[in-house]
Amino acid sequence: MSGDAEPVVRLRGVGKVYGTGPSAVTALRDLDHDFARGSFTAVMGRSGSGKTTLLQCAAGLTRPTSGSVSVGGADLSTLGEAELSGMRGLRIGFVFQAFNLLPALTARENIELPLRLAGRPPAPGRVDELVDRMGIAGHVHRRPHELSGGQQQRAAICRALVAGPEVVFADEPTGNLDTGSGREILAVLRFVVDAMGQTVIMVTHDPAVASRADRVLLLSDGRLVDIVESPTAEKIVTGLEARR
Ligand SMILES: Nc1ncnc2c1ncn2[C@@H]1O[C@H](COP(=O)(O)OP(=O)(O)OP(=O)(O)O)[C@@H](O)[C@H]1O
Repeated sequence: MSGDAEPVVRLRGVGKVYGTGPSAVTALRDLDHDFARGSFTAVMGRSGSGKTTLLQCAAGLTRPTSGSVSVGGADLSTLGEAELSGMRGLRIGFVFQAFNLLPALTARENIELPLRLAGRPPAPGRVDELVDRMGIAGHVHRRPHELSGGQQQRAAICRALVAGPEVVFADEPTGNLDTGSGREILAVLRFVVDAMGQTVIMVTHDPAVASRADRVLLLSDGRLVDIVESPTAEKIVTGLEARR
């Protein structure tokens, strides 16, 4: 990883306040960070520390109140709603705790959906190669309810990757899985970074899950208070406890 390469996601002075007046809540305060291409970052912090807000601002789902966010060199504040929505469809991939696959579609149709919605039919072989690499090639003709949680999440990861995005955001991707399936999904995300060169930014509550990332950002009260490099669960717990 080269230190001076252009970051995939750049946050500068990002602040977010929900509401106005006495009921206003400051969720993020003056946050700066560069997410390097091909890196795997976990975001941790106690409940209410701003993790989801950070993810949503970085992914263009919510506009920050102050500061700037750029993804793949594009300053999101300069984009209109339609451009932002197009960017989220193709240049940003999402993986959710609850998988969020459409129940009426097969796994393959779910995976192809972002491209079809954008009017870009999937390149021949692209989906086959992806589902093969993600280990669900034999299951893609099934609907989500006919798949295990781990298989559904693999399909969701394929859907996030199908358009070749700049970055994949994952919000508690193992939160609905048992420990074994969760471990497998983390191995898949590591593969996505190490073998496919993708960038993954993941929110989690679990130090064991976060320890699979290259680094962990610790948030407290909307501030980025520490970065744990080459994390172990122990180092993360120590960092979190130091901030209580
Ligand atoms: N839409 C909203 N309107 C008002 N306040 C909000 C909104 N979304 C979040 N907040 C507040 O902003 C702060 C940060 O919330 P956020 O969801 O980003 O934290 P989090 O670290 O992801 O929490 P958790 O771990 O519980 O999911 C909290 O005080 C929360 O109550």
